[in-house]
Amino acid sequence: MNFEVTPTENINTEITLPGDKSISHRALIIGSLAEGETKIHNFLSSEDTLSTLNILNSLGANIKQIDKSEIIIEGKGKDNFVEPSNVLNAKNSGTTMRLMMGVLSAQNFYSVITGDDSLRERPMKRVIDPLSKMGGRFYARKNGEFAPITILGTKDISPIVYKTPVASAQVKSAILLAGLYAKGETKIIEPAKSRDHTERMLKYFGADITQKDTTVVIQGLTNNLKGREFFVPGDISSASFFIVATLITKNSTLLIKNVGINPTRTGILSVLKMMGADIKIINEKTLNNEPVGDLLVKSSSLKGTEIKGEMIPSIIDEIPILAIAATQANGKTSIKDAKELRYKETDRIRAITKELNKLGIDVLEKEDGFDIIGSQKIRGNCTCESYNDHRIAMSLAIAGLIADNPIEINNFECVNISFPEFTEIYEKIRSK
Ligand SMILES: O=C(O)C1=C[C@@H](OP(=O)(O)O)[C@@H](O)[C@H](O)C1
Ligand SMILES: C=C(OP(=O)(O)O)C(=O)O
Repeated sequence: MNFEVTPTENINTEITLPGDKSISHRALIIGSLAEGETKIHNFLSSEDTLSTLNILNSLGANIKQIDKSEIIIEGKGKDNFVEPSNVLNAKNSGTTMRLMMGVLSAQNFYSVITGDDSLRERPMKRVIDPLSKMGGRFYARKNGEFAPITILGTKDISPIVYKTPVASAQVKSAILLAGLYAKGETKIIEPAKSRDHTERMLKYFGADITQKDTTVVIQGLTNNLKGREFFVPGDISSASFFIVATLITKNSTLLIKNVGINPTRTGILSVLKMMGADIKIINEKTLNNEPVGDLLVKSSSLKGTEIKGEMIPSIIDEIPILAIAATQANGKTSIKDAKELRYKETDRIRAITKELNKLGIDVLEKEDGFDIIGSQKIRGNCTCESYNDHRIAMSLAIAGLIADNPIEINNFECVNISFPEFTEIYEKIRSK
């Protein structure tokens, strides 16, 4: 489906967003590993999270979707999964594949997991390496790198001490989930801190887990986690599209309610504030061990900045939309140390460079990022490629709000991967 976007005057409204994608995946997995009932409220029902739900049900979990955002899991405990009778399909979801590999490595059975054309080209050795050290056995394409992956799990998973070569929450979470089954203490040390939703949720469900700076330690469990009631905060990655839309349109004010503001995810707010953005967090509270707040955003005049090093993991999914903000900032914005962007649903460095160039913006591609010269006009009057990547598609739709001419974006249905309500909310903010 092609999506045509036309410019808008200003934004003045209030929105609430569907649940956070990372947290929704984890609530399904950890709720299925627990014993007893888990109720999930404000669950994100999107293609990625439904891949996790379907895989868990193929392993014998009892997950029921009551309506779009309400889930009930009759948890049977971590030792009651059954061998799946078919290949498991994570489709487009890296989180599903990598986290489930952690769980599957600790089961006494055979499983095969695959994904769509994009996921079958994304690196998996980073998960296979530590899980193999723990005793799981894996066979994967191209010398053990790519899915489909065959997993010969074991009940004799060993604890490890592991320094991850990249700051990846998916790698860390896979090891933690396997570590739940190990006899003894598993320790993970990251080069920079990645999102810590797995740690927070495991603790909330009763695991013995501690974190300090970039180190996490989990004790293998002899008993089971206990089912809980869980409210998923609104997704800050989804919020960031509308935050940037508000900042770059004139005379705009937007209130976004109940957004997850976990410090490992608020890099986007810190960077935008560094660029001069008027963003306030109000009504802060903690819900099921995750911080939540409302965001009040106003039109702002932005200035260019440099983003690199330890900042990158906390902003990794927001770099495409940050690039749109950078086109309107005064001065140059440079993104460095972000080579990981090349291993997402598409090569996001290449996609941003090519599509912004097409819109008339000067972007210089680098191996690990890009430079954008600010204060540029977005020309429009072209068809942009989404690369079937939801974050590229939605970022281009926000660019279209301030373009001189309409923009078409192809295969726009890929937004269903993380944000099926995007188009509805996009129309709502324009129409007030
Ligand atoms: O753990 C998660 O939920 C995620 C971790 C990040 O990936 P990496 O672990 O590859 O950095 C992020 O890009 C992805 O959208 C979701
Ligand atoms: C990279 C992403 O997700 P995943 O790795 O789960 O496919 C994303 O949502 O931007």
